[in-house]
Amino acid sequence: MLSVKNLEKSYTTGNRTYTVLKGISFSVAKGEFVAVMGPSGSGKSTLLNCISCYIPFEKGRITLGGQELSSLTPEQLASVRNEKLGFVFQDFMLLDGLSVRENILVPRIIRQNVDKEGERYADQLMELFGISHIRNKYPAEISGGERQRTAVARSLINHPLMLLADEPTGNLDSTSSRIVIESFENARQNLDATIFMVTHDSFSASFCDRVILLKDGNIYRQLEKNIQTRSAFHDTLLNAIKEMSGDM
Ligand SMILES: Nc1ncnc2c1ncn2[C@@H]1O[C@H](COP(=O)(O)OP(=O)(O)OP(=O)(O)O)[C@@H](O)[C@H]1O
Repeated sequence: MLSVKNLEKSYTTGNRTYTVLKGISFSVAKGEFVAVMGPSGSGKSTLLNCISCYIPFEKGRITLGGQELSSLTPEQLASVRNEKLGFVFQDFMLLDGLSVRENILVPRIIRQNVDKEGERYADQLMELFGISHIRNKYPAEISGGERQRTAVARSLINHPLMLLADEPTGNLDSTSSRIVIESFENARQNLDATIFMVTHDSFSASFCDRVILLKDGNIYRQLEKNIQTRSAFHDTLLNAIKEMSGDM
């Protein structure tokens, strides 16, 4: 589904160039739920922005659904972003003047394909994420967790190859965070969704199949949940994060 090989990305500020991603390689399989964690400045957002086709990179290869991103024109990259990726952001990015149901249908409206199938799928997604009862409410009238579940439904409406989530629980309390993360799990189990999430929150990451720990632009470790329970995986993650920060 997603393959990242020897990815390098630098920024130039004034006459100084510094490398933020130093040759990163990993892959994400269809139906996997993967998180990236790491200290502030380790390059998590930069990595997500490269995969999202928002920023160019100098070296390496990103292949999404068999298509290599570095060979695409800016127009082609824009269509990968619109057609193959679904996005969930920390601050929800819902349109205030539209209802929950209308917000979910926005990506369809943009592509001018609001048909019966799209409307049925919006209803199915609202059912799946437990937000059918607020379908006619506006963002100002619903909770943070409900807003984020609306955003998750919106990100899936065009059947993307992959969901990219940037700190999706960053603005939520622990109860709402859990409900949002459970909606990702739900999407994976019921819709075979593939999810790649950047997070600071080890509790949210403990629901994932795999966690990539990034340190100073390199992959420090990749941790697989395998048969561990969620809480045992949470402990494993906390220990690895401690070790990475040099606390052990
Ligand atoms: N557009 C930019 N121009 C120059 N430097 C940048 C730019 N964007 C990010 N950086 C620098 O690159 C490094 C990595 O930033 P990045 O935002 O990817 O880290 P992060 O792991 O997501 O951090 P955080 O957890 O704080 O969001 C940081 O030192 C940051 O200051």
